[in-house]
Amino acid sequence: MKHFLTVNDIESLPDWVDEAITLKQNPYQFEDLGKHKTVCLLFFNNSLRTRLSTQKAAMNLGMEVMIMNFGNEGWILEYQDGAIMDQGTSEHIKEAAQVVSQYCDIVAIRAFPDLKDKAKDEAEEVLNGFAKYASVPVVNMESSTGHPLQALADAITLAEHNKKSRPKVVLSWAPHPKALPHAVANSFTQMMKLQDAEFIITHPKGYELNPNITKGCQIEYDQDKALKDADFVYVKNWSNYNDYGKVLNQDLNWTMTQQKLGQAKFMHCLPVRRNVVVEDAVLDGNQSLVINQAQNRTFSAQIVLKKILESL
Ligand SMILES: NCCC[C@H](NC(=O)CCC(=O)O)C(=O)O
Ligand SMILES: NC(=O)OP(=O)(O)O
Repeated sequence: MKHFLTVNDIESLPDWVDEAITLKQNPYQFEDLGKHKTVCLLFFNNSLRTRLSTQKAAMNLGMEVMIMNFGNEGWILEYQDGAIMDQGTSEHIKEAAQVVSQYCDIVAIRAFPDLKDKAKDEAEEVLNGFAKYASVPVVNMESSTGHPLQALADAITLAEHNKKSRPKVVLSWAPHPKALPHAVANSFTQMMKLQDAEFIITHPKGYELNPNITKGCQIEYDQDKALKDADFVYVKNWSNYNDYGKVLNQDLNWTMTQQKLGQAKFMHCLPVRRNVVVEDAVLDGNQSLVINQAQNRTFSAQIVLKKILESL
């Protein structure tokens, strides 16, 4: 595997999930695989789980880890080909990506969208810029449009907690005070399309995700109907996709409550706004899988790094 950029780079979801669950029993089984290999984690945005779980995954494989917070430490990069760099950008992605490649064997990138210009965000200039110009494999640690490491951790969590041959899984939009990316919802949807499950997306009218991603998925605007007899409820806010990046709805009737959840298991990628996205009773109750999801971030990253190391 050259790069891990999207859910489509998961060669076999069931095999990778099985392998991750096995690895979890014995995380140091491949501690020699990463000897004298270095992963460089570049953050253009904040992180708690992705930063620590990817570092932990690399350490479990015996790798060295270098971390840089580009947002406030690195030079401001230029991505445009042929740019006359007489403004605010100090270094072109062409040099930056090649230079980073001199110091590591794998580079992992976190780069959120600006949520102002859809075409620019969908071009994924940071992630794709590194993929184009780096001479080492690139891993997506949440880009403008996708968070495949999260989706793989979610698939592991579903497999560990599912008791049915065809569970009902609902992706339910929730209110949020800030404009948030579509990445988590996109990758979760792409991952669910690879599962044998009844998958339903529920959100207010007008909050449709990218139709290329939800193509073939069932969309139900009535949240109560969507939630009926659900086995797993994945809650996530995203900003408006049609009126791109706008917060047009903060209706707290969409907040997940214990009553609405019923008997279902609750999932969220974290960080989560308590009593806006979901009420305390759900997060503090025993149907919540959010900490299990966070734990599985280590094993999703470990599977991805292992696959890449084996292909070097
Ligand atoms: N990596 C997991 C989620 C990251 C981001 N959430 C956030 O920015 C929440 C920030 C806040 O609640 O202030 C998102 O939705 O894509
Ligand atoms: N779920 C997740 O990616 O969390 P962080 O943004 O804290 O890394």
